[in-house]
Amino acid sequence: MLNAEQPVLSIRNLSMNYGDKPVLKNIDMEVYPGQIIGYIGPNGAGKSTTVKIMLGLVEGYTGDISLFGKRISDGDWEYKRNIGYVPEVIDIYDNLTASEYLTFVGELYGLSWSTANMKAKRLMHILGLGEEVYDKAISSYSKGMKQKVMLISSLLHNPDLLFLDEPLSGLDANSVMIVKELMSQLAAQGKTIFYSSHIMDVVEKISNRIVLLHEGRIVADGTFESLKHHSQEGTLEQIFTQMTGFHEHAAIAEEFVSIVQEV
Ligand SMILES: Nc1ncnc2c1ncn2[C@@H]1O[C@H](COP(=O)(O)OP(=O)(O)OP(=O)(O)O)[C@@H](O)[C@H]1O
Repeated sequence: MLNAEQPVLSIRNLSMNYGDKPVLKNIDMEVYPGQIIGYIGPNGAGKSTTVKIMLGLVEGYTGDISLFGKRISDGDWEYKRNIGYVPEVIDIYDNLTASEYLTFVGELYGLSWSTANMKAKRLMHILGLGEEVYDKAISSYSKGMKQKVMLISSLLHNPDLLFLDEPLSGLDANSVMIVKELMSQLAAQGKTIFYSSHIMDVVEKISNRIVLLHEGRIVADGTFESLKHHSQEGTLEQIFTQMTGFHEHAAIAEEFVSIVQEV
């Protein structure tokens, strides 16, 4: 178990440009064990970029990032063994079966083939994907089934820090309930979950801390209750709209419909 007083993740003065375009502007954040961070913001705000930088998938940033107390720029990738990641866009070797894919990922993380296979099979079964599916090519899976495989692959090695980018996309209502509960139980055991989602009512319910990114800057950071207090708005959706200064939804929809009707 990690020390609850040491940040699992520390971001200082993080900035990132793509070409001339600034995407992240002086982000600061410390995240502690057991926190469920709902990392939200409008499309293009820079959420995925932040996550990819922390995973070492995007370079060229300025600032300091430490995971488990070690600066990631030091080039020691050992910290990745203790991380799980579900990307926003499912990027999976779908000519493999779930059995082949999950045992491959498990072995990459240092599990033996038989342990990975046993865990994967049981986790698949629990999420409603039985043995007949386990040995079928992932290309034949529905979107939600692929999402479940991704979730399992991110957790097989029992990581302390999980990055989930829109983890509920494609899942049915029952599966969403399971994943919400799963996240709460993992956090209760000291795991840290950093996740992005556009489903505001879920973020509102399960995050114990919400970080709102707008145009590359953090514009709100706190519990849902504290954000509500500061903004005097009711739901997270309303707080989001208020803090990102967006009021034109009706006018935009009206213009869109009128263009659609021009024939
Ligand atoms: N590889 C890239 N090259 C150039 N620009 C990029 C690249 N990746 C992202 N961007 C730009 O950086 C900005 C932030 O993108 P990012 O994917 O981080 O946003 P996001 O907050 O995750 O958005 P969404 O909610 O739509 O997933 C966008 O303007 C995007 O066009």
